[in-house]
Amino acid sequence: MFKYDLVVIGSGVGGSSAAYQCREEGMTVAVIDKKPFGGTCALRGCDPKKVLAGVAALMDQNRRMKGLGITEGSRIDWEELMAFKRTFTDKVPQSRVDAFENAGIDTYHGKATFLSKNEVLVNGRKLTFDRLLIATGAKPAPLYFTGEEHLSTSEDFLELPHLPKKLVFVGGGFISFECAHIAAQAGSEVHILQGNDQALEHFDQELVKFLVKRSEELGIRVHFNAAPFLIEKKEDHYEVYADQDGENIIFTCDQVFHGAGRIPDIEDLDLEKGRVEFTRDGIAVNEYLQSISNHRVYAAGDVSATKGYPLTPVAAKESMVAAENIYLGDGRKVKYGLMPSVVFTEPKLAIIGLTEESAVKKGYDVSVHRMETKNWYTYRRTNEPYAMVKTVVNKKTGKLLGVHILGGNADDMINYFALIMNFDLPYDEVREMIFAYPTSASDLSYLLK
Ligand SMILES: Cc1cc2nc3c(=O)[nH]c(=O)nc-3n(C[C@H](O)[C@H](O)[C@H](O)COP(=O)(O)OP(=O)(O)OC[C@H]3O[C@@H](n4cnc5c(N)ncnc54)[C@H](O)[C@@H]3O)c2cc1C
Ligand SMILES: NC(=O)c1ccc[n+]([C@@H]2O[C@H](COP(=O)([O-])OP(=O)(O)OC[C@H]3O[C@@H](n4cnc5c(N)ncnc54)[C@H](O)[C@@H]3O)[C@@H](O)[C@H]2O)c1
Repeated sequence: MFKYDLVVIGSGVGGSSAAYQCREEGMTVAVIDKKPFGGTCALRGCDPKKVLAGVAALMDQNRRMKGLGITEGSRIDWEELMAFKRTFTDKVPQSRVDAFENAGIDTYHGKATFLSKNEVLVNGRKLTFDRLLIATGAKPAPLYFTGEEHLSTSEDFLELPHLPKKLVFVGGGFISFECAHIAAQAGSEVHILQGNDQALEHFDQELVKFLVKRSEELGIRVHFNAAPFLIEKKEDHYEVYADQDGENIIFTCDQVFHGAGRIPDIEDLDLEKGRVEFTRDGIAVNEYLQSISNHRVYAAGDVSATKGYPLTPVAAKESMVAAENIYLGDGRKVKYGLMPSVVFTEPKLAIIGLTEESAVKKGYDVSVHRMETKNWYTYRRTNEPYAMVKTVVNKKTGKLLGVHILGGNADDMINYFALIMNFDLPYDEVREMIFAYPTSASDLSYLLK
């Protein structure tokens, strides 16, 4: 009989923090994962992606500076880059297992399924629990067209031993844009098929248009209103058939990738047996991240149906709050605040808070400050063809409702705004601060209008 105070399903950021915290509080803990330990971010998402995107950004900068002090061209050596990426990922699974075991946490490698309200099965072994945390993350959404089994995933992209010459991405969101920029900088021909007329729909659409323009200049073809309905595997290539505004278009390519959204990974869990309710957004939880139907069960990260975005820092935060509620008893709610997010293309695209459209929909009277920054010193120095900042301001209070940034340093800049907005810092005082110069932060006083 294997009995634990807490069983955690999923060893990503959503599961790990809670496992350690509860163990530190003296609970007996087990962590189960069906894939190598470490989760999406460390093994198949953010971290390996940023290694590749970082090199792609360097290539872009190098090319932009040609004739401005850089003479020699350079190129991406895919095999070498992959070997570098593996120095970040290869050791993760064993080091995570070792760290859990050293902390006194049992690990089980296998698929977990519920047997009852307080039992799960893994590798034929029954584990009984007092509390259980579901942190099983997300997986590519089914697309329901013929030949979808031929779609490769972002995980496959980040493992490609050789870069195909011609790639097609289905969907025009985070995954497709980030991977497309990496592949294009490495010399591939890339097509993105976006089902409707809006790519990266949660971002400011004017900035998205500039990003699409830049993507096209880099050789990425973005096809709008193009919905694939068939993928055929031929001897040495794939054919992707799509409907674009009522016309059939065909793409011949070496590999087709899924970038059309991810859904909570709950299918394997047999949730009915655990009396755990769920919706298409994931495990149905209350404000304490506790299942609404089984009080022993909690959920955190991409799999939980909360207002938290499916992003790493959000999963980490939910995991910590779930842990406190598990060992202290219910009582803590997640303070999400405003969650920034970034598309790691070049230029990068960042958002925090509301777009103009969503602010108006919510009934705010807004003024929008639109600053084309490409001629500012910061961006001229790096010869950026597109750089822009838009701020959406509540006319009544003068407070920022949203900030949108396109530029090589958008990832860092958006975090300054996250601090200013989440802590409601007084703009006058921020404007008067002395920032080190010349740095991106020193532009803040001009952006906080
Ligand atoms: C390509 C890509 C790039 C990304 N880039 C970024 C980024 O730059 N910044 C950012 O903030 N976010 C990024 N994300 C999102 C981020 O990776 C996720 O939000 C985060 O990893 C979610 O963590 P999690 O712990 O909820 O789930 P995961 O890390 O996915 O962990 C879930 C684990 O549960 C396991 N599991 C599932 N079902 C079972 C079962 N039945 N039994 C046992 N184990 C099971 C899985 O194997 C998995 O290891 C990216 C995602 C992808 C796919
Ligand atoms: N930098 C980051 O933070 C980062 C990077 C990658 C992934 N992620 C996370 O992973 C999640 C999933 O990423 P994603 O890029 O797969 O999804 P996404 O939701 O960002 O984009 C999916 C896109 O595919 C389109 N689409 C859906 N079905 C389609 C179809 N059949 N044909 C053509 N287009 C279709 C949608 O309209 C949408 O534009 C993101 O929501 C994000 O949370 C984050």
